[in-house]
Amino acid sequence: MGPSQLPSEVSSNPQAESPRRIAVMGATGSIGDNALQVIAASQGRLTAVALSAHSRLERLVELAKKFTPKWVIATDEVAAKAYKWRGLPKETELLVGAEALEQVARDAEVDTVLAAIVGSAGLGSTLAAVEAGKTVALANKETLVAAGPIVKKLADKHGATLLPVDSEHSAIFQSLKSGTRSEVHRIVITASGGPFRTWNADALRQVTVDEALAHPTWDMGPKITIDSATLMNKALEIVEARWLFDLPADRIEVMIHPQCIVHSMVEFVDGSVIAQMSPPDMRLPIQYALEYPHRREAVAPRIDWTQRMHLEFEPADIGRYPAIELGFRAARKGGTAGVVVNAANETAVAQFLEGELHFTEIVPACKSVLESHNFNPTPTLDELAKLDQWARREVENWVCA
Ligand SMILES: NC(=O)C1=CN([C@@H]2O[C@H](COP(=O)(O)OP(=O)(O)OC[C@H]3O[C@@H](n4cnc5c(N)ncnc54)[C@H](OP(=O)(O)O)[C@@H]3O)[C@@H](O)[C@H]2O)C=CC1
Ligand SMILES: CC(=O)[C@@H](O)[C@H](O)COP(=O)(O)O
Ligand SMILES: [Mn+2]
Repeated sequence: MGPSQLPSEVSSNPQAESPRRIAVMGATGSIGDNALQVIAASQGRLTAVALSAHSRLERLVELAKKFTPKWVIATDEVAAKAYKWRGLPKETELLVGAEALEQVARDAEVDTVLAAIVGSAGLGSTLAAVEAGKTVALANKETLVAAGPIVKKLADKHGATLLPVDSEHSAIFQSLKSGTRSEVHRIVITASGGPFRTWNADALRQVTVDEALAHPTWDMGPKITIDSATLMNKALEIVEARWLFDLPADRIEVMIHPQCIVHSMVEFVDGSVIAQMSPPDMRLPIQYALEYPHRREAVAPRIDWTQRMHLEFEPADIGRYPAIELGFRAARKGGTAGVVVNAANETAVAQFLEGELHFTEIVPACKSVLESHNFNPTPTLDELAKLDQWARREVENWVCA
């Protein structure tokens, strides 16, 4: 856990009264939407200086009218060129293309980059922010899954700060403050179990896209919602935690906790377990990262202690949830395992959403591509990019045995 990356204290903006300038990468998504609510409610402490979108350009213009950022970034060049740009505030400059994300992420007028683009498309701007020594509020877990050791090394080198936004990792980050690093026995990542927690194997084979998109507790974008249903989200989160907190895989546990009130826990050497609890609402971890190290009144709801509450925890059965075993395997192996699992999963999820793959084929496809890849323990970024493309092709050509 390098001090530059997971600090116990981050200095506030040098000019105490000036707002913290946030570049919201992925502003049109679920995290983007929650983050903009947090920014709007921050009483001027936070300001959105950049907003990015890929396909939802009308929504981007609406957001620009509300937040008057210095930049809006439209990453899909074809869509951006075809779009009739009307109504952007005159103070707002339109930038087009994925490179603009990196340009803005590096800009001196940005204090914090909120990495809320989905999938490996979020890697470039996150790396640019890290290389510019910025604070990165990291929702995009795929970045750490694919390139964790490289991102961490660059963060150390350039003095960048990585602050978790993912609810479990935010909970662990907050809980870790109760002890020193050598006092940590293990971390326990909680999992909702997804919409199919109680379904049998026959029923799982018939899962439809709509059923998989109906998460019982969280309202999220489509890709992560499918990941939650397959438990691949937990696999990605195991790898994310492994690199973010620099913990070996055997110090990570997963527990199914359907109520999603305990967002994760840290067990210390003396047996004390410190948990972070709150209703399932991403505005709290987003706010914690954007306002860090301060705690502020939140827009997210609080636990209602006048109501009876029932919290359940059960061990994650690896036989029932093969994705979890895959996550541990990728966390243990490191090297190219993460990029391959991630790219395979992104492709398999896209195929499932297109009706080209069954729900029950997603995890086996990822496993098969992981097992057949040419493992490299110390890849460069270029090698990761090549393997990412290779894994995508493998899934496209994959036929369930
Ligand atoms: N949603 C949640 O509660 C949580 C999400 N996360 C993580 O946060 C990230 C974002 O998730 P979520 O907000 O749910 O996802 P959404 O699908 O809701 O939003 C994704 C965002 O990324 C943009 N985007 C999509 N493709 C590209 C691309 N190729 N290049 C640039 N931008 C692109 C979208 O633009 P557009 O919509 O304009 O096409 C949108 O702004 C994911 O990594 C997820 O795992 C982590 C914890 C919780
Ligand atoms: C809100 C959040 O952080 C998601 O990653 C969430 O954890 C998904 O829920 P499950 O993967 O536990 O179903
Ligand atoms: Mn999560």
